[in-house]
Amino acid sequence: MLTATNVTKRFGGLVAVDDVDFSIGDEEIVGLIGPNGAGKTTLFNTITGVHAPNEGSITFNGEELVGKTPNQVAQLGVARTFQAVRTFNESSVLDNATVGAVFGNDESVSMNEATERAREALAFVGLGGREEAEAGSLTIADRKQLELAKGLAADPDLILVDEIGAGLTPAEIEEITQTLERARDERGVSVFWIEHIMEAIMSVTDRIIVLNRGEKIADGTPEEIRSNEQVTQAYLGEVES
Ligand SMILES: Nc1ncnc2c1ncn2[C@@H]1O[C@H](COP(=O)(O)OP(=O)(O)OP(=O)(O)O)[C@@H](O)[C@H]1O
Repeated sequence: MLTATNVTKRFGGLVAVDDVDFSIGDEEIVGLIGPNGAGKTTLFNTITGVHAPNEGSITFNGEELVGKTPNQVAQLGVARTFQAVRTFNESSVLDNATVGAVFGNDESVSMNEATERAREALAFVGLGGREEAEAGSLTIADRKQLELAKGLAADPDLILVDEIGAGLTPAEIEEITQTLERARDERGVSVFWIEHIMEAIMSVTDRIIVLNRGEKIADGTPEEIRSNEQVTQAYLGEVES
């Protein structure tokens, strides 16, 4: 579904993403981990058209994403949630989710259809019945579910999820994890998930990719990653520095 080949992104002299190759298959949940500053968010930005990579190619269902705008990438079926929750707090829950449905679909989607998709996505994440509430009145955990609903309302093939577990209780993280798992199982969505909370990511991913200082240092099952010495060293280095 998504194939990245030799992707490099530099900021001046800093190589934030260094010659990275990876792929994400249909209906796969793939984790993206690595110490602070490893290049994870930058890699998401190269996929979603925020930054053009200096080198490399990223194809999605056979189409080249490099050179496309964030809007075009979204319309091809790649949704995204952000580390900092980006809900419009004074708008209703339904309006927030509808924005996702409109932004992520081609222009032929009518307002009525977008609203219907938004309602359906809200019900899917457990926010059915809260459509008219102000988004700002929701708990942080519910606002994160709303972020997922916004993404899912676009009916994507792939959703990129950036540190959705931060600031949540273990029970809330478990609920978010279940939403992601159900998105894969019931909607056929692939998930590419940046997360620092290891327990969450180890419990649900099919595969984990590890970045360190821009380079991919491992790509394997949670068990393989857990016992990978290079990965342990990268995290120990972070603790020491
Ligand atoms: N727009 C930018 N301009 C210059 N440098 C940047 C820019 N964005 C990121 N960087 C640098 O690129 C490197 C990788 O940053 P990035 O945010 O991708 O890491 P990360 O793995 O997502 O980190 P974290 O886990 O802390 O969010 C860092 O050294 C960062 O300072």
